[in-house]
Amino acid sequence: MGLDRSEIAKRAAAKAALDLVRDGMRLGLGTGSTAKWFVDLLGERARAEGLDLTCVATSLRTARQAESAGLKVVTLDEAGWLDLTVDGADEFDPDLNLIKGGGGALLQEKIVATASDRMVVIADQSKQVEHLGAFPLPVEIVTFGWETTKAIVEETLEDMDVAGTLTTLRMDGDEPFVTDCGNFIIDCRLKRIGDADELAAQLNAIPGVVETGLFIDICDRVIVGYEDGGVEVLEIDDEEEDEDDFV
Ligand SMILES: O=C(CO)[C@H](O)[C@H](O)COP(=O)(O)O
Repeated sequence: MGLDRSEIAKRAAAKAALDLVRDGMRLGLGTGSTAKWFVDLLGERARAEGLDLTCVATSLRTARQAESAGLKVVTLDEAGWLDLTVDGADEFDPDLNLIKGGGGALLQEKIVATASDRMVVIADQSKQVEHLGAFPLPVEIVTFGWETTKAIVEETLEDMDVAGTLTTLRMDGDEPFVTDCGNFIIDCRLKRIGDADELAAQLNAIPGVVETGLFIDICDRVIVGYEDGGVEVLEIDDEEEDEDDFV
């Protein structure tokens, strides 16, 4: 059976990201349906070309998938620092700021992306937005006192005039969804996010909040996949950026 159109777009973006991989690299592997394509294609290429790659996964799910694809998976502490992380996103704006965490892996995704020379996002066109905020913002919180933390998050959103309709605890069937790090996630339906930096700072300052799904100034490049199999590469013009860093 052929791929549906959105899978064609995701696969196209993942395949284009593969061109950035070189023998000997230490790679961060994202989580989600688009990152899954990258891991599969990476495994195939590593096998075909006998590449020596060291991978750090952003979730248990991805670690299992990468191992089944024959890739060497180590912990971030074993790898130390990464050359490149390739991950998906729920939204990206013209400044390549992101909302991530729809798949529940935002904390490890942010740690891994931050420990990388480069973070490249692969996404289909539906993730491209003018302003972040249509996708509910995931906020990872510790389980202790979670209802109190959720209430303070809601107050903070009200104070910043970004509160939308609902803030909900993410569920997994009848139970709260628990992240790989043992935390809960609340999904915040917001009005349009104006100052993403300030919002992230205010939320991160709340005791009990571990991390938000706002990825500000972390992503270096977005590869957008289209349903006809084409791709577009988006980058921020940055004179400080060394053009030779990317191939
Ligand atoms: O942030 C993520 C997981 O925590 C994913 O990258 C994001 O949800 C996009 O997933 P998909 O590629 O399935 O649309």
